[in-house]
Amino acid sequence: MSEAIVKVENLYHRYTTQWAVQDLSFEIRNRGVLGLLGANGAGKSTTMNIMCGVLNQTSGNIYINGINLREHPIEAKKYIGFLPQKPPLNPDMTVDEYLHFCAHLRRMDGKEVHQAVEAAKERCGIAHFRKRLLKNLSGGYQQRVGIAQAIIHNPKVVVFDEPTNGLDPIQIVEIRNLIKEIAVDRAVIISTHILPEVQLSCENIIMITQGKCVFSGTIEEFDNYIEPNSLVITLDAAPDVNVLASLPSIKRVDKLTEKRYRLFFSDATDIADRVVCASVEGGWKLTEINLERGSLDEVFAQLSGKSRIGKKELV
Ligand SMILES: Nc1ncnc2c1ncn2[C@@H]1O[C@H](COP(=O)(O)OP(=O)(O)OP(=O)(O)O)[C@@H](O)[C@H]1O
Repeated sequence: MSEAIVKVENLYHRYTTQWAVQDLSFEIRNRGVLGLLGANGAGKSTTMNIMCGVLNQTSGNIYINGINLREHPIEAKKYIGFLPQKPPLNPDMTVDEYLHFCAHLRRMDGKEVHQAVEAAKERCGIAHFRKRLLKNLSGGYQQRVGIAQAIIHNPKVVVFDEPTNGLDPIQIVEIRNLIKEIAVDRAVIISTHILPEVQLSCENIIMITQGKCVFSGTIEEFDNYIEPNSLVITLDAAPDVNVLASLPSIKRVDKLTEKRYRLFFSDATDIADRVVCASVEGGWKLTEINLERGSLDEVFAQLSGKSRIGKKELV
């Protein structure tokens, strides 16, 4: 497995008396999108600000490309780009002026700046607005400029704090697609409190609640975290329960009523079709079939320590 580009080790942060982050540890590998998921106040921005060297942690270590961020901040920050929750845009600068300014802040070599600005503008679809004042751009395009400044120095990892917050639905889709493109050849971490956002954008998730990690894994693992996938069926001429239990990939059958069953399965591929076919062949007179699975909402509610949201019925 490749080396972690970011390593967060036993991170703690306290604001005066309140702990915002407690014993957080995770690693980010070379490419793809990692979602940092949590409710408002969970500690996402604090974690991201520390990871990007904007805030000093109370204790714990952050390594960027193997470099200890606190001990060697200038060296470590070369490898990381950051778009904070409130994009640091100067409204009275043009796109070109602002990106040149950011490139110089990143201490880029003067000879490289022009090409870097052109490449970032091209990548973020803002080249045609190069002379436009930032205050005259729409929210979606301002966000693109914020993303351009975050990638201007070609960092290995880019951190976006709630990147689609406050955008309209079309802008959200555009920014989401842009982030996915950026993640093709680098690691990206986004924070969000919106569950569908992680489903649509991320391959891996870390969920934090009150500053503590409560889940770390792939989106599929997250989606299936609470319950195995299941299917509820009603059969007017039901066979013996053992017949249902012997269907391929069925792990367990719960008899709900005389005619209603919940089938727990290990392989979701064509499961509804397979059960329908078995019913037709067996003459079981299927009158209801509902595919069920643990939704992200359920996982979120349970892991957040809130009451469970009702099971979501699909199909
Ligand atoms: N500068 C600060 N001083 C004191 N407390 C703070 C400060 N910044 C954040 N906090 C508190 O620390 C906790 C974590 O805040 P943080 O902003 O990291 O959460 P978040 O998950 O990013 O939330 P949101 O989605 O609302 O931005 C919250 O309880 C917040 O009120």
